[in-house]
Amino acid sequence: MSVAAVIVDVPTMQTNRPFEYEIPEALNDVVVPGVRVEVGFGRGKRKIQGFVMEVKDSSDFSGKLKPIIRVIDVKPVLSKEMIDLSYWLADRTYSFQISCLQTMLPNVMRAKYKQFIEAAPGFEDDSQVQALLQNHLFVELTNDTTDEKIKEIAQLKRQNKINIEYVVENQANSLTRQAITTDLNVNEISEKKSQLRSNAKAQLKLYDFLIVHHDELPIESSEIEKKFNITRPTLKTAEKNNILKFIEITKRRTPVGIHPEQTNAPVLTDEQSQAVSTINDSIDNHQDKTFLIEGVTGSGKTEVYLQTISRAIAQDETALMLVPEISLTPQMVNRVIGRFGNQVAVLHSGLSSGERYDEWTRIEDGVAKVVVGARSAVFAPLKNIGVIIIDEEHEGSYKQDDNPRYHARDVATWRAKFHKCPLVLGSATPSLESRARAEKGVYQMINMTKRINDHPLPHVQIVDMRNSENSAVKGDFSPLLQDNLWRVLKRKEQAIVLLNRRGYSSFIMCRECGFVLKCPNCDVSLTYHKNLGRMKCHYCGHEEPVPHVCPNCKSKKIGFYGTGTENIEKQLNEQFPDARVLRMDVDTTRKKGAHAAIIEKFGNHEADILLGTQMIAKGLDFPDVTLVGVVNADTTLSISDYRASERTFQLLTQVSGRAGRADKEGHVIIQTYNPDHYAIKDAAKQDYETFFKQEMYLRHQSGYTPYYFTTLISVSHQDEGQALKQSYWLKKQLQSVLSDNSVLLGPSPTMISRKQNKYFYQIIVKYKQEPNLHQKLLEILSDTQAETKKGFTIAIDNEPQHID
Ligand SMILES: Nc1ncnc2c1ncn2[C@@H]1O[C@H](COP(=O)(O)OP(=O)(O)OP(=O)(O)O)[C@@H](O)[C@H]1O
Ligand SMILES: [Zn+2]
Ligand SMILES: [Zn+2]
Repeated sequence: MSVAAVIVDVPTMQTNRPFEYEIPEALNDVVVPGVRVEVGFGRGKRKIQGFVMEVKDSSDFSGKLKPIIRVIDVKPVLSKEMIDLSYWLADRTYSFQISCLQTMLPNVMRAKYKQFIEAAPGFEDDSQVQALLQNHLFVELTNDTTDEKIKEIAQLKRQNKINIEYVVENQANSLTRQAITTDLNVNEISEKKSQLRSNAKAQLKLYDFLIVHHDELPIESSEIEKKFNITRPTLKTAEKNNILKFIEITKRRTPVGIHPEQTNAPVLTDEQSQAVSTINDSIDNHQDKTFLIEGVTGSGKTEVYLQTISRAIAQDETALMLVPEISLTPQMVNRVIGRFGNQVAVLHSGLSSGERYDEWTRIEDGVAKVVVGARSAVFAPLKNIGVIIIDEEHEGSYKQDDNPRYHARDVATWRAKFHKCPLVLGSATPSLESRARAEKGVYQMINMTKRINDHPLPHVQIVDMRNSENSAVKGDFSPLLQDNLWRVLKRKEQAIVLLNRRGYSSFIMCRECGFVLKCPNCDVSLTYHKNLGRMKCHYCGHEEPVPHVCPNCKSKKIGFYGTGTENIEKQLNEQFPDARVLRMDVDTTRKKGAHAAIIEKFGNHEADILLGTQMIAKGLDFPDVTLVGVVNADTTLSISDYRASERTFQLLTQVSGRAGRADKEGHVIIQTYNPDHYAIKDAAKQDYETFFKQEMYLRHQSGYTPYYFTTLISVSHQDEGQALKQSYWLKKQLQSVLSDNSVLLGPSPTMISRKQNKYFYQIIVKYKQEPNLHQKLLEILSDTQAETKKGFTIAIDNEPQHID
């Protein structure tokens, strides 16, 4: 008897292990690791889904095993690699195994969907396939499909004679579209055309269209109408005259809006070719090394990525490239597609679940060899990976905020080891963790110190907003920034204006002296808690009243700080009435494709000034941008997080790097109330190394990453007293295993301590080496998730990206 070990879809601690089921004889070859099955669970008749993790010959269990009720997939949806990875992931992130398995699959497989079987191209006339489909284009796989039939389907799938389409139920009808085609060849159409009357303009146009596009038929009717301006009646007339016919076609849903031109590899600069050859050596020798490319803005890192991807493809391997957020980096996606065309699959949150599924299948079937995508693309079902790349590796968005709280960099490291391939991390402003690892030799450093064609780095000026000349102006632009905007407009060049929104309005600053209220214990800024009307520290829980005079200079100009993008847009319109301004923030980018549209417009010179939040800071490459203005550099500096300086440095360096990337010189103006802060001064010099040394020193002093590991544990309950009580219980539990070298902070209420009617408290553990901590946390998780303690949720976050 064969036995399947199944992880069932019940996310609780008690079910967080494989359960054994008997595999019915008829399903012997079909139930393999990686397929999903339906099984009975518990007493009663409850049926649930589960993943087969392992198939064994016998069971250690002495009782009678329940049989598998039904197999959901006729082909594994997860590979052996993914199953292995899920064990590691669950352990690393303190998550349920089932959550990890599900995270690896496209959404559509979690929603309510239907499965259709169709003939694979070229197998339409195969006798077995015909027997299965019985003259239908599709057959649906349902609950009633017999085990025998499933076995047959699984076999055909293994032979690649059929394809399986997952269709979300309400999208099922989008699977077929109407198209036109013709039985005539080009000569016959020309012949018919010569018989037309010369005033049959529309028909003449249509015949010409059919001749020119003959190779591309069938073409969707809607496309013909939209793109070529040929109307439906025109098509109908031609149908009556037997020139063309309408048919139904199945349509692969390709992501819209991406039609880049084909590009060829340029001649590399010395630094680029050095980098490429170092990495390619590792690809050739199948080494799982991690490289950190520290390359100044505009040094041509992208080209390095592209050429290493080329190498992997040339060796018949695949490549995985992660970018922070696809919608923000349309230029990057275009460059990859421009080089590798159809071999590229793009995975991002903007895709409909059907589109996402299509891309996923193209990868799974081996048609797509290069995957570009945001965080979750790190689970792309690529086989035989030759290189993995993480661009802008310092970005916080690589860490998932919800369970499983994984960092794409860690998953990528795991996969690189599995595939024995190099992992390339790139940034102009590496995260401190990564740069520190390079220091220790864990990562191999690759430096790119020059911009392409020796273009100089931009000239940066810091404007001290405390200065009377600047504080006297009515709006938010200093005289220097105003003058420079005028100059850019006169020269018909372009400017980028950044309004730093992060942390905006939650902290208090003195407009006279730049003073920011900080925690006496933790050296992070205090945050305003609206419901309490008090200032609070997120780390240790210290609180104090909101000050009305500046403790530093006694000025009354202390208060909440911040202006909105809309307000700045208004000021720009008033002061520069002839300038065309594009605004990019959460409000203007709600619609799908809005980011790309704004960026394209700016690239086409349909605007002079691009005003925006953090969104505009990274990756953009426009040759005519000669000025970058930062309205308020201080807001990130004041977020109550030990990464505040790092984030500020990164943001300012990245946004400055948008200026002067081509032949025209770049100029940057940074307005700040903290002109002497090292993060701002170093960013102005685009000097990562100096910043790194200073910041490392401070992290060492205060005991933070990368000198210490950090684990954040949050507890929530509907009753505040219960939440607090539980946090103290948790603290005691942790104290019992921690050595004196570790630090325990909290419990303290989180920023919005009451979300969805629950109270949240958090505890932070900072440690260097705690061999018993991991096990203890697993125990705590198991205890708190037990039935008796219902109502509590506890979340454990390894190396949190931000603490709020
Ligand atoms: N070898 C080359 N020859 C000519 N132009 C190049 C070469 N390599 C890159 N470029 C061009 O130089 C510009 C900057 O390159 P790229 O955008 O790759 O820089 P980057 O290092 O990724 O910068 P950032 O970190 O600021 O995004 C691009 O317009 C790119 O097309
Ligand atoms: Zn504190
Ligand atoms: Zn002051």
